[in-house]
Amino acid sequence: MTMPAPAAPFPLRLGTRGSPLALVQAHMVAAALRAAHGWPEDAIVIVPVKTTGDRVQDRPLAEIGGKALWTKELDGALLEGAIDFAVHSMKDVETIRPAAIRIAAILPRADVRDRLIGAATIAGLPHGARIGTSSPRRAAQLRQLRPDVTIIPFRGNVDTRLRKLRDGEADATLLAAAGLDRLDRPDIGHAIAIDVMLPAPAQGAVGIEARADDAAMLAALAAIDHADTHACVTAERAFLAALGADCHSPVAALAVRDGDGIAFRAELLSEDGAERITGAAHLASPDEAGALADDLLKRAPARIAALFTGR
Ligand SMILES: NCc1[nH]cc(CCC(=O)O)c1CC(=O)O
Repeated sequence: MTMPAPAAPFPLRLGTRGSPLALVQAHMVAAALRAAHGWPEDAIVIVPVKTTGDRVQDRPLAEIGGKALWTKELDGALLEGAIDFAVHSMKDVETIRPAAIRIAAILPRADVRDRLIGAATIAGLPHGARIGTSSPRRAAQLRQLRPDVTIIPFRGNVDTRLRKLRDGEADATLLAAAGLDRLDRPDIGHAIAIDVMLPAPAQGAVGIEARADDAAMLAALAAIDHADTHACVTAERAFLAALGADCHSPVAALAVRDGDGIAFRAELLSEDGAERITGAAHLASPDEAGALADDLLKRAPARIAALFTGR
C-alpha cells in the first residue's frame, strides 16, 4: 500500500448527521479511507452536524417543506470549509445538488430490502393493522397490497421508531435492512422480497461528498468508490431527476449491474396506493434511466402523473 501525501492538512474533517446510524456510517467511511491509504487513526475526525430533519421530529417531513432537510447544514459546512467531506445515506440526498458539491464516492451497497417488524409477512398482517411509517413510498406500497391497513405517521431515528412500536403506537413498521444491519440489529424483522416491495432509490447506499474544486480530497475519495454501486445509484437518481421527484415521493426504483449494463426496475404509485405503474428496462448507461421515467410518466394514470412535475 502506498502512502500518498494527505489530501489536505491532517486531520481531515468528516461531517455527518449525529444520529446513531449516521455515526456508524461515518466510522465506516473513515475506516475505509484510512485502510485504502494507510493513514493513521487520527487522520480523520468526525464532526456531527445537526440538520433540519433531525431538529423537527414532530411533523411529517413533507409538511416542514423546503428542500435539503438532511443535507442543508452539511452542505453549508462543506462549502464554507468547516468540514472537508460529508457522508450521507444516499436515499436522503436531494436529486439536484449544488454545483460546487460533488458525489465523490459511494461505498459498496448493503442489503437493499425493507424489513417488516411486527409481522412475518405483509399478507400475514392482521386485518386493519396499524402500520407506522412516514415514507410515502412504503405507505403507498403497503396500501396497494393491503388496502385495509391504516398508516400511522412514524418519524424519528431507528431506535425511536422501534420504541414507538414497542409502546404500541402501531402494530408493525418497516425499516431499511441496511440501517438495521449497520446498527447491529440483523435479528430484527423479516426481509421483504424486492418483488413484493421494491426499495427506495439509493436505499442501502452510503455516499461521500466533497467540494468540486478540492482535487486532492476527490482523488483520495476515489480510492473507496465502488463503481458498480455508484453506477446503479446514479441511474436511480437520474430516474428521480427526470420525474422531478425526491425522497418524499411515492417512487421505488432499483438498478442492478447486469453484464456491461444495468437491469433497472421502477414503480410509481398514487399516494393512497390505489394506482400503480411499473416499468423495467436494460440500460446501457445510468443516464438512460431518464428515458424510462419519461415513458412511465406518459403512460401513468392522471393521479400518478399529477404527483410529478417532470424535468
Ligand atoms: N429516511 C431515513 C433513512 N435513510 C437511510 C436509511 C437506512 C439506510 C440506507 O438505506 O442506507 C433510513 C432509515 C430507514 O429507511 O429505515
